[in-house]
Amino acid sequence: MSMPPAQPSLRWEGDAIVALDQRALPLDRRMLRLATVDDVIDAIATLAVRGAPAIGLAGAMGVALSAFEHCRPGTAGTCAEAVHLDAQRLIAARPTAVNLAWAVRRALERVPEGADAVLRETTAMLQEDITTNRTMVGHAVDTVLAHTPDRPLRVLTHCNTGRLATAAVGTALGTIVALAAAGRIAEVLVGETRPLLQGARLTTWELAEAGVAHRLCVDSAPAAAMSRGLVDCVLVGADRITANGDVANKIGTYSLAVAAAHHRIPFIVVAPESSWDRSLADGSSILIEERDDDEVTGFGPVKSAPPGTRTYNPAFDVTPAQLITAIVSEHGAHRPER
Ligand SMILES: CSC[C@H]1O[C@H](OP(=O)(O)O)[C@H](O)[C@@H]1O
Repeated sequence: MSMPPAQPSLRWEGDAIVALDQRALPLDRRMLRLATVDDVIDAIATLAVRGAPAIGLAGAMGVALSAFEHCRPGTAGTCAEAVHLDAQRLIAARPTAVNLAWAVRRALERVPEGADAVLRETTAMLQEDITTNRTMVGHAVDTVLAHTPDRPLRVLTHCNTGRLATAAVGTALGTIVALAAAGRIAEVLVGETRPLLQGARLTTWELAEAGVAHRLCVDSAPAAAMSRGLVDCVLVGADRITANGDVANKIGTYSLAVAAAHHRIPFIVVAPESSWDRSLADGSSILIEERDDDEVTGFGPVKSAPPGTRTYNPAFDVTPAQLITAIVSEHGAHRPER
């Protein structure tokens, strides 16, 4: 399968990280230069850099920034402790996606060999993400085609799981782009993904860039679309997958899975092995990130609720394994025990 050339959403340049500021899309393509660990923490916490694999890569590069700052000749006694303290702050930036902790810990393993070794490890991780995503997308295309009618498909997706959320290829959205390249997409229905609008702002931007037919819908529309036969398959990503196949993903994913089960529509999760956390037996142990009220009470300068309105704003929810048709990684399709 021919895939478009990889366009990394973040890279190391000189002595800093350069990343696309996803808060500014789609209206403005603004690059950020992240030169300190605090810059990286802020970029991850504010979703300037977002998406489970992408925040993992940013966190790992943050470890490299820390190592270059703290591990110089004559600092052997303090280097490791200082970098480990920075690493814990990086991991704490967003608690739900396991990729962040996994990638930071992998970068930490190279600290004893020096800052350049840490940087080389982050470069290897970025290339691995591209390679594993391409392999995973191939498996996901096969899985979708095995569960859907033999015609161009109407696919529903949620949040953003494309090249912006990873090193360059994407997971669920990477699969959709590959299906479209094979002539197997009739239309993509994109949930806006309140409150930060990753679907409305980012997935539409990526689909337009790839020339894939799509329509945007409000988050409360998908069940109606399913009831009217407008959805052949639901494709989403994941932030953390537990040993039994429960999946933490963007808030709203669980309700899509319930509606898909009711309408007997395939619900397929596409996520790399680095999104699995087999130390957790099931999804009840996943720490769900709660975010600020002001994300819900307005968008940017526009306020939509009275000042002081309190909110319920979890960034993720957990979809039980029994609602999931398949979970696809670079190792192939995993069908959770029903
Ligand atoms: C391949 S990205 C996985 C995951 O990350 C997104 O969350 P966020 O935009 O808050 O970083 C969303 O849950 C995606 O499905």
